[in-house]
Amino acid sequence: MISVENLVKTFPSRSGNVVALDGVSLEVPQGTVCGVVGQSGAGKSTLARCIALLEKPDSGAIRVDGTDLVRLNGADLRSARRQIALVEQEDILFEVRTVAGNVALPLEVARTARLERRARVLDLLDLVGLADKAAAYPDQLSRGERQRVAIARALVARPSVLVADDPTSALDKQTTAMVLGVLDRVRAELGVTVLIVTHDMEVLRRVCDRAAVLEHGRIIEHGSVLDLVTQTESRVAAMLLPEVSAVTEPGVGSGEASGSYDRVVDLILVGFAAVGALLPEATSRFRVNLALLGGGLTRLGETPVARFRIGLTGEHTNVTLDFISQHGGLVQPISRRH
Ligand SMILES: Nc1ncnc2c1ncn2[C@@H]1O[C@H](COP(=O)(O)OP(=O)(O)OP(=O)(O)O)[C@@H](O)[C@H]1O
Repeated sequence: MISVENLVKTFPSRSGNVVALDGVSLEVPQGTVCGVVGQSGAGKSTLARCIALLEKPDSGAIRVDGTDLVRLNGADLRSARRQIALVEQEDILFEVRTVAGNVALPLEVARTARLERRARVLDLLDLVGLADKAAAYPDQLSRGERQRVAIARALVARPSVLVADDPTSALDKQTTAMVLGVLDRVRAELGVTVLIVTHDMEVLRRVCDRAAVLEHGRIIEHGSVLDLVTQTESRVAAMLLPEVSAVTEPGVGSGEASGSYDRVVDLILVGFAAVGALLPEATSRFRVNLALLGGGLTRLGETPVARFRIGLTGEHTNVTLDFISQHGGLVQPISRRH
């Protein structure tokens, strides 16, 4: 578990101090993945570097499994550093060492016995899908493979926290998917707590249980991704849910919100039951006609999530919408015909 409390970090500059983190508090429970998003300059990398103990905050606490790392010095600090691994955008591999040699490096530094070292390196290479590349050299690898070697190296000393600063920024879509697959396995198989700084919404969608939005050094939104997407005005919802106005079903809903329907609403549905069955059940139960005007489906982790704009006609449109709300759908009114 990572718990960040009221973290402040300023950098001196010619025009005065730059406040990179302005009282950041954040919790990432054990074994979960938290995505940190926000505009350029919001403070994301500074937060990642503070948690990875590469920057010392001016004030505040960073607790990992209960210990405040900000207060540590000397041997305690060195030992705490081994608990926290960092993967950056472009990781530097030692070109003269093989893939296995690169992954083994932290264990050599820690003087781990040769047999144990070998077993752990092979385990990690297996986890990142590169067991067959153990004897290859970094210049024989693709960018995505290099990034996976960096992840294996970061994890080989069994840290409890992995901090990844924009790990997919230099990668194409297919390679990103492979790296995300690896991060998913890291969470599932090693139980490591992961904090990922990212600009890529696919990272939030595919692997993050939680999200935090930073703006001008402050957290403006923070929580479980599935909770945030059902909150009105949520930035995370705006980033992750399908656009309602951009996608329209051909042949239906030509009069969108213009009076052709008794009610036009946006609906957010989370989970297999809601996405698959709630609308047909509600419309047949109350005998209303439903037209799909826009929106679509996405997947957050394993959970299907939909945002639809629908037009309803019939005598019982209000009761239908109440029924949908009571069964977990979030109803956001757009217009009402009167
Ligand atoms: N070492 C430093 N010295 C001076 N100012 C810094 C330093 N590191 C970061 N900053 C400043 O702190 C603020 C936050 O920077 P940071 O890199 O954390 O933002 P970010 O959200 O990661 O941005 P990006 O998405 O562009 O990487 C910015 O104003 C930046 O210029």
